[in-house]
Amino acid sequence: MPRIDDPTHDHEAGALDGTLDTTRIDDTRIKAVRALISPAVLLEEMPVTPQIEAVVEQGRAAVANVLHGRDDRLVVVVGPCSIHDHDQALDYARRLQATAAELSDALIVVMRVYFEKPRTTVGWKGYINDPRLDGSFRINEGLQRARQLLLEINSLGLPAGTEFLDLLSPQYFSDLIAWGAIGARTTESQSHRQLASGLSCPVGFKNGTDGGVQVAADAMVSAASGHAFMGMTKMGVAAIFETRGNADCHVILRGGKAPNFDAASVNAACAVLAKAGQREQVMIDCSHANSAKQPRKQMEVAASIAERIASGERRILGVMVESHLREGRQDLKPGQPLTPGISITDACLGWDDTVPLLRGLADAVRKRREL
Ligand SMILES: O=C[C@H](O)[C@H](O)COP(=O)(O)O
Ligand SMILES: C=C(OP(=O)(O)O)C(=O)O
Repeated sequence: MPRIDDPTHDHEAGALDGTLDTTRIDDTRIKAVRALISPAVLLEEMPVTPQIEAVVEQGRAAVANVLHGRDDRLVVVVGPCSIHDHDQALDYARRLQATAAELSDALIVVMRVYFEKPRTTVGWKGYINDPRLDGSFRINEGLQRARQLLLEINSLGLPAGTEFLDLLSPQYFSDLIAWGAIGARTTESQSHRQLASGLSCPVGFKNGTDGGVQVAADAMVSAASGHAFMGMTKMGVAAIFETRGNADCHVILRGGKAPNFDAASVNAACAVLAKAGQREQVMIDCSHANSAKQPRKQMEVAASIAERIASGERRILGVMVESHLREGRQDLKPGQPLTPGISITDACLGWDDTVPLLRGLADAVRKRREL
């Protein structure tokens, strides 16, 4: 680490060099340290209202009721692969809220409001990390924008779901989340299992990127238990957290080397869960390796799931769909305008195809009731 008075040192705008180590042996690869807003400040500026509190609580309870066999509806987590624009996300949320209300006898609809993207190598890491999409990494602004959007989506009466990737960021918005996911790349991570053990919402663990379900079953066992670990309080202070354990967890089948949405894969996953002493139930992600990232294939996956549900299948507790205002994806290129309503991460199904997909799932649940 160059000393701070070293004329060759790269002084980033806003960098608080005084917080860096001044010896030569620590922080040798830290380029800058910038101030981070505390969760308490954000929560004071952007508080939850009693109406929003009720939406979050009811959303969490509805999903938990499905997990524990007290509700026969299907949980559907649907929405963009990632959020990159406030107004487009809200436009989507308004449409989804209307469809969710129409199908509420059969579906518990949770909007995918994903702010943090785990990348295979590198790439845009999401709306919190880089809200201006230009490499300026205004994380304080990203946290503020994320919280604002969640407040507005919940205000519509629509519960929100997200992937918990960063270990500190939940303090800024997890109060507004009705359902959470731990992604395929982090399901095996002890830190993420510990986090899930203390989250207030139900949590789905994706199978590993190789298709392995055992890691997700192990994650459920771990998250159900209490843990002690290091974290940050709402005041932004280092602390030791002791959790109670989360009994509202489940596995999400997202495919791996091959798809795993078919009946045989559900049987195999349930066998792994039973052996681990867990409830035999799964959510199925119609996207990712179950659709080979081809957005329209999600319709085939959902149709196959609907057929099985209509015939009496009860182990499929939920479905995930990646959907945006318009179909497909686009590359984020510096200086180039984006087309509104199209994903900048994975390709999504368009809204017009999403509505019949949701109606098909709702019909399947109704048919199952008639059996
Ligand atoms: O859902 C999103 C992606 O599949 C995941 O973040 C990996 O993305 P990448 O392979 O484009 O980096
Ligand atoms: C990153 C995601 O999924 P997975 O962890 O299954 O790749 C996602 O759902 O956005």
